Amino acid sequence: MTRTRPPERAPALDRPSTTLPAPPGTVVTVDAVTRRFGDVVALDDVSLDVGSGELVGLLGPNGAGKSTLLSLINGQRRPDSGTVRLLGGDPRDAASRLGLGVTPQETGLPATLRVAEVVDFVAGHFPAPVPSGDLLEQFGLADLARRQTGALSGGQKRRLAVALSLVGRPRVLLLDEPTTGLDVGARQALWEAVRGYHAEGGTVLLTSHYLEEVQALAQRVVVIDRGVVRADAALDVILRRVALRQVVLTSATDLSAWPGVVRTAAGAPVPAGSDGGARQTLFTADADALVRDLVRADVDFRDLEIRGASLEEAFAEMVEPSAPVEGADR
Ligand SMILES: Nc1ncnc2c1ncn2[C@@H]1O[C@H](COP(=O)(O)OP(=O)(O)OP(=O)(O)O)[C@@H](O)[C@H]1O
Repeated sequence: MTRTRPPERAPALDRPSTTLPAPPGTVVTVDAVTRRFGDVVALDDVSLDVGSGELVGLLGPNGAGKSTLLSLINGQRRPDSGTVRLLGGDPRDAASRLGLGVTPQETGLPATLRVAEVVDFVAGHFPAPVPSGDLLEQFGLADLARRQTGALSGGQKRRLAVALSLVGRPRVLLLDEPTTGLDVGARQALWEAVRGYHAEGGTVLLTSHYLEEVQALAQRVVVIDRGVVRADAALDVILRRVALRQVVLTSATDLSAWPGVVRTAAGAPVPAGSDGGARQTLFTADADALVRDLVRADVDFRDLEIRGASLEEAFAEMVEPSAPVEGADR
């Protein structure tokens, strides 16, 4: 099982998780949770703590278990085994959810209610809501306050859905693919809103298919795949840990199996170019050593470039079937 903790705490790999009290400052605790849907194991013995003020990106391919995890944290579903705590309580108690803001993947807005009416309706459930005018202004929806939500564009609906998650001044925000379908400008505006919320001390757990979104926002990245936490680390640690560099060069020699080359970009044999050379992208943990080695071996190459790996490449490495599970390694 993978037991992971917020960054400020020491790893706790070897302690039985069921006996661990939630560390101080923890706002979300997921402890040894398994959740099945029939034969599908959506989450398999997952443990994860989120500390107050963290901004955590949850990454994983389709069907990895991300939404299921959020649905357990927001009290929509119960785990089959294990426990989930939200702000020190059971997420299925309404009192625990008073400090929670949620933007689900799909939002069913009441089509005949006006934008401001929906905001007021949701605000009515919280003791000290953000004034609706301020919220609509912040999300660029002020001009649409009187429009029925059924007449909003997809992007406007998405903005409203995220705005609604903030109306109750939550301590914890769960965002399930918050910017799907948004254009670049709207996405940037939403990122600003999330950053602003976080800068004021809010805790965010967000899933995203946009790796650049996680890279832009998250301080900590949890990679989940087939119901298992594959890695959990600070963003820069994830990037450094995978630490694959791309050595891009043109050579007539197929270097895909050269010592130190983890894989090539396409993972396919190198086609020969008309001049006998082919452009090759070689992934390696140590670009300097690889290049030195090629020079020593008198391999003929030209147009050398060395690039860092993106989060996307790091992610692909981590969810490969043979990838080791890396927990609590921050
Ligand atoms: N209500 C359900 N009934 C049956 N199977 C379900 C249900 N909800 C989720 N699953 C299954 O559980 C697994 C995890 O699904 P989940 O929606 O949590 O993945 P995800 O990581 O959020 O995927 P995506 O990125 O595509 O949204 C998938 O195999 C999914 O088909």
